[in-house]
Amino acid sequence: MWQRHKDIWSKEKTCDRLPKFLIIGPQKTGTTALHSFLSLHPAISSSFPSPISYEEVQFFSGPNYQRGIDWYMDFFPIPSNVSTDFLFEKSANYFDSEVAPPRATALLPRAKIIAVLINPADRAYSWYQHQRAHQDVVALNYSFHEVVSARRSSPPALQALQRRILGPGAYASHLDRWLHHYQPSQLLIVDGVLLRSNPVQVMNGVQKFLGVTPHYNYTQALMFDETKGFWCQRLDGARSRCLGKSKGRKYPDMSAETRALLSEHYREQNLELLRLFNRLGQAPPPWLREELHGASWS
Ligand SMILES: Nc1ncnc2c1ncn2[C@@H]1O[C@H](COP(=O)(O)OS(=O)(=O)O)[C@@H](OP(=O)(O)O)[C@H]1O
Repeated sequence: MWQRHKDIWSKEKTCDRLPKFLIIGPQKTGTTALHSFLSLHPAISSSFPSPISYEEVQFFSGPNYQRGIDWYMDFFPIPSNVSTDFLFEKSANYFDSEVAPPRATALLPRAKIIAVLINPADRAYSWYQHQRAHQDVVALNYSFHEVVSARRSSPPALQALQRRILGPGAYASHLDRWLHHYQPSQLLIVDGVLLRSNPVQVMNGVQKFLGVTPHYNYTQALMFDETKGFWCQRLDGARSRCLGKSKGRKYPDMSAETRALLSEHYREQNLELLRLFNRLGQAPPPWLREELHGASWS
């Protein structure tokens, strides 16, 4: 912990209400599904939902940081057993934040960090659809292709939206920043595509990474909901509880032309990401290998 934190830390204060792990994002990769599946685990408890920022605490990444550690700890329940209970929070904008990694490691040096990645082109498209659903005027006025192909001569608002859409997809750069502050063994990169198609397999891997006991049987806890088209929590009988309408939206496929443009845009970053998986000794997700099919990356 930073000396500055230690100096203002009272003797009666407890660290028990601090998270053991963080889901850092990025946005639109499946972080809410991961959050909700983890919350089913008997030994894992999430932060309380924040009423001001789509339920996320967003402490390390922005102005909430100035509210202090007590404000942050109040978001967490008092664990029933400090050594076995796992508190966590997910704030999907930690991923691409410059300030979140140094701040997080200062307070939570032993925390585990989970990032969820899908193809950055799909992430960008999902985020664009999200902005449209939230009545973002620029996203409503321009097609996805127009946004991602905007140039320096384009209206500033369009360029600003383009930066917000494309920026988080520079996965390798953002992960490098986290790895500057956390050991590789503290970081788990979840394949968001696998999380969507086979959440049981992913949740088994996540439990192993966290070292949480007892092992929770997600085969029984989850079921595929044909109407929703996604995996959901299994309730009594054949009923299920799925994520809300804003998760798993229906929208047209991305055009081949836009996908090609984004493939080119993210090529260097994706190559770096492949090297990063190599360095970490982790298998890259199939979508990354397909994206870079034929590329020389060693
Ligand atoms: N089980 C399940 N149920 C619903 N949705 C699922 C699930 N697994 C993965 N996904 C994908 O999650 C995408 C939303 O990602 P996030 O939760 O990270 O979005 S957010 O940043 O918190 O808004 C969401 O993106 P869209 O399909 O674009 O809506 C889903 O594709």
